[in-house]
This record gives sequence, C-alpha cells and structure tokens, in this order.
Amino acid sequence: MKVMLRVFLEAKKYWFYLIMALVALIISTIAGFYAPWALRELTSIAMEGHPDFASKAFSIGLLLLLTTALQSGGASISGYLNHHAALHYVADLRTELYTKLQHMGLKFFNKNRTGDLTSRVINDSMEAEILLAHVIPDLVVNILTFIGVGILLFTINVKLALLSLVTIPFLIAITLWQSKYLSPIWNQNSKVRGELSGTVQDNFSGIREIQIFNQQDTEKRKISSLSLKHTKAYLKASFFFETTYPLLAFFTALGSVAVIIYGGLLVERQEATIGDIVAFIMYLNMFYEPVKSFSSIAEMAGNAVAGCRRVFEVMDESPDVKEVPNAKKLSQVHGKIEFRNLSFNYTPEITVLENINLIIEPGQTVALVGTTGVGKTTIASLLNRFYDPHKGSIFIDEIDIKNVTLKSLRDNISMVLQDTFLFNGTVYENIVYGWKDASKEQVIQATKAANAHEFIQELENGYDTIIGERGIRLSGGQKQRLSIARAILRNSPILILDEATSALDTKTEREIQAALDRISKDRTTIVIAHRLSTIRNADKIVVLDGTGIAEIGTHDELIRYHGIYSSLYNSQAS
Ligand SMILES: Nc1ncnc2c1ncn2[C@@H]1O[C@H](COP(=O)(O)OP(=O)(O)OP(=O)(O)O)[C@@H](O)[C@H]1O
Repeated sequence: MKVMLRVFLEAKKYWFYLIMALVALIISTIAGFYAPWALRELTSIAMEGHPDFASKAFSIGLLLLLTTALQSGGASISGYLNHHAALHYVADLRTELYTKLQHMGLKFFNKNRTGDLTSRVINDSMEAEILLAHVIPDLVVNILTFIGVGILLFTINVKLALLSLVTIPFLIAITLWQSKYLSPIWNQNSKVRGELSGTVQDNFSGIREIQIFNQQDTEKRKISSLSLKHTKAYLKASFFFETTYPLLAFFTALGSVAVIIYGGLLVERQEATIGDIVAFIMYLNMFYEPVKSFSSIAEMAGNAVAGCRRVFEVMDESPDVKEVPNAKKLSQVHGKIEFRNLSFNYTPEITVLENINLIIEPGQTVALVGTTGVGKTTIASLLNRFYDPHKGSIFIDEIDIKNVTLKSLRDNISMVLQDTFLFNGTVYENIVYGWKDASKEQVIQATKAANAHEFIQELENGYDTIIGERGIRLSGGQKQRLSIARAILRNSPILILDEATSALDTKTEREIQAALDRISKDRTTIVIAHRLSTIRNADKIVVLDGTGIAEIGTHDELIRYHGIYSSLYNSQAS
C-alpha cells in the first residue's frame, strides 16, 4: 500500500489527467448499472400487460442506448487519460532513476550488476504504468460496483440481498489467502528477472571471452537455469491462481443458486416479481465480480508493487560519496595536491592504503609506481572522489575536496585510463565528450598532439566514422590515442595518466610520450606506469609498497638509493 501511495503521490504532475480519468470511469461504471434495471422494468411492464408497452419499451431502449454509449465512451476516455498519465510518469521515473544512478559512487556499482540496474530502469519502472493505468482504476471500478450494485440489490429485495451476502466471507477468505502467498512470490519473481537480465548483459559484454574460452555451453546452461528459475517463480504464482479460481467460481455460483431457489419462493408468496429475480441475478454477477477479481488485481498489484519497490530501493539508496550542503565550486586551480594521513580500504578485511602523506606542487609530474594491486589507481580514484577515504583528507590548492562540488572537482581533472571506454558514436563525438563546445581546429590540435589525426583521416569516414560499441572497430592503441586526445582537449589543470600508453607499440609510445611530456609541463600530472622508462623524467617518483609509501625521489636519487625502485628499474632494464 505504501508503494502504491508513493507512486500516486509522485505522479502529482499528472493528477489532472488521473482525476479526469477517474470522473470518466465513474460515469462509465454507473452507466453500466442500468442494463439489468432496464430488463427488470421491461419484464415488469410485460408481466403487467401494460397498454402502452411498445412506447415504454422504446424509451427504455433509448435510455439503454445512452447509458451504453456513456459506459463505453467513459471507459475509453478513462483508459486513454490513465495511460497518458502513467506512461509520462514512467518516463519521468526512468529519468529520475537514471539520474540517481549517475550520481552513485563506484562502491554502489561494485555491489550491483549493471544488467540488474538496467532491468530496474527499463522493466521495473514500467510496473508503475500497471499500478496507475490498471490497478488503481480497477480498484475504483470494483469498489464503486460493489457499493453501487449492493445498494441496488437492497433496493430490489432486502431478503434476497441479505442471502446473497452469505457467500461474500468465503470469497474474501479465498482471495486474502491467495494474495498473502502471492506477494512474496512476485518479489522473488522480479529478483530472478533482474538476475537473468544481469547475466545476459554480462555475457554480451564478454562475448569475446566466451568464444575464446569456448564457454558457450556453460553460459547457455547458466541462462537456461536462470530462465527456469524465472519460470518456476511464475508457475508457483499461477499455481495459487489456478487453484483458487475454480473455488471462487463455485462460491459465486452457489450465491446465484440460493437466489434462484429462495427467489422462487418469494415470487410464489408475491413478495417479489419475476422482473426482480431476473435483474437480481444479473446484478448478483456484477456484485460478486469485484470480490472475485480482487485476487487478479492483487496479483497484478503484487507484481507491480514488487517492480516499483526495486525502483524505489535504488532511489532511496544514499550515495556513498555525497556533497556537503553548500559545497563550494572549485574554480580553475593551480594544481597543488596534498594527501594528508590518507587511509582507505574497499572491504573491511583488507587495508589498501594507510596513512599516506604526499604533497604535489602545481605543475609537477609525479609518478606512482609499485607492484600490481598496491593501490596506485585507488589513489587516482580517491582524488576524483569516486570513493571517500576512511581516514585523512585530500586537498587541492589547500581546499579539502570534500567541501567542493563533485562537478567542479572533476572539471579540474582529466584522466586517461588503461581501459579506455569509448561510446558508440563517431570519432568526433568521442573526442569532444568532455568539452562539447570545442572547435574543429581545437579537436585537430588535440588529435595531432595525441598522434591520432593521421589514423583518423584514414578511417572510412574520417572524424565521422562510427566506432561501434566500446570502440570495437578500433585497435587498442587507436582507442588509447583517442582517449588521450579527449583528455588533451579537456585541458584541465590536473591530468592523471593511468597506464595511458600501455596499449601502444614502442614507437608510437615514444611519440605520444613526447606529446604527453609537453602537455604535462603546464599542469599537475600524476602518472601511473609499470614501464619505468616512461617516467624517468618525472619530478618525483613515489614508490608504493604494502599499504604505504616506501620511497620518494627523482629517478637518479632512487637509483642511488638502491631500494625497491632501483631493483624494479634494473630488472626491467635487463
Ligand atoms: N572495486 C574494488 N573492490 C574491491 N577491491 C578492489 C577494488 N578495486 C581494487 N581493489 C583492490 O584494491 C587493491 C588496489 O587496487 P588498485 O587498482 O589501486 O591497484 P594498482 O596498484 O593500480 O594495480 P595495477 O598496477 O595492477 O593497476 C588491489 O588489491 C585490488 O584488488
């Protein structure tokens, strides 16, 4: 109920449509009450042998035509308006959910599979349409019918009406029992659907690995087992539905049987007319309908509420990286960076960084080196506030990065990563991704600096070539050059190069290295590299070992020191 209420309240923008739909629905439902009444009147005047029967029948027929027109017209107007409101709300909900997801920290994405999140944005959000355009209107129709037809039954004959109430508790008991069991099944069902969609998405992203390692059969089995799990969850729900439905039909029929038998007696005693009995039986079916359909509405609502709950779960998730209230804008910085007493771990069991103290002066190039998994990329991620440190702080130009807006912080930092991510668009669109207003000349300048201009021109459509999902139509080195061009174009005062040249051959690497050295001259640069020959000229080399900094110095100083760096360098040189 809470979820349903939340959907309704959040759809406030569309209340006008929903209210208009409600009015049309009420008119349509009430108009539908007339048909049995018309039959009752017709039977009565026929039985009485009314002299003006034909003209009376004509007026009844006209009225029936009018009410039928109102019934169908109202239903269709209401259906359209409800869908208009519901589908627009779904569009808003999807955008809101997507926006929320965009601002979640990486910790959240480490915990949740992208396929499952996609399923929440695409499928689960659509369940709000079911709630607004189907469940709520159906509930209104049913409540109105139950009350309205109930009044009519009592108006026709109190004794018969009281008798027909006898079956109601049975019908209610069955539907309550059904919905009690159905709700957890629907929750499970949505969860399995998310799992299935997550795995399918993972597999398509990793299709190359599946084919390289010939794991098609294993993956097929995994998908088949998840599909079966989904089927079983559905089957469990339909089991309850299918077993209880005949029971509901039986008790409904029992009500009509009782009315026929007792009604016959009342007609004989002249306490009721034949017209009353005919109309009564017709109304009785309408009267039981809301109780009977309660279970299918409950089923639909259960499914829809489970989907919406999964959407709201993410909406209510508080981001682990938050902006402080009144966060300041970090304007164009000089680029002094200080890590002060910094400690961080991804999981409570393993400490990645402990008590890191490091000052990088504006314009300096500092290289982070150390064995794989020591925490170099983590330092870069902390500087970007993809995560927050558990202890200590990071300052840029003496300002704690926790006190500035995330946008302004990230506007000051460009990153080139080892795993280059490119979007499925043109080469040009990917280069200007960080600065949409760049001119063509600026783009060409950046691609020339990144040694990418030449190969781009040789592509089928030059800068307008579509590069495919994740840049699949480009080589690793080409992708990396585009990502370097993108970072150069962004021209931010802090540049992070995380294994930025690792996918390049030695000749191209040397050429790009020269470009990178040039652009890093007038900005603070953090270089993460395994190939130590690429960072020889850094102003400072920081060697990480264990959870902390083991050595700091220039290349020559560290070589003379004969420590970790010197032995790493010598082992690479030999
Ligand atoms: N998202 C994550 N969740 C949990 N642990 C992580 C996560 N990312 C990294 N780690 C762990 O944190 C440690 C530091 O990782 P990090 O990527 O910073 O190392 P690195 O020095 O950059 O390694 P490499 O040179 O191989 O790129 C590693 O032990 C890694 O397994």
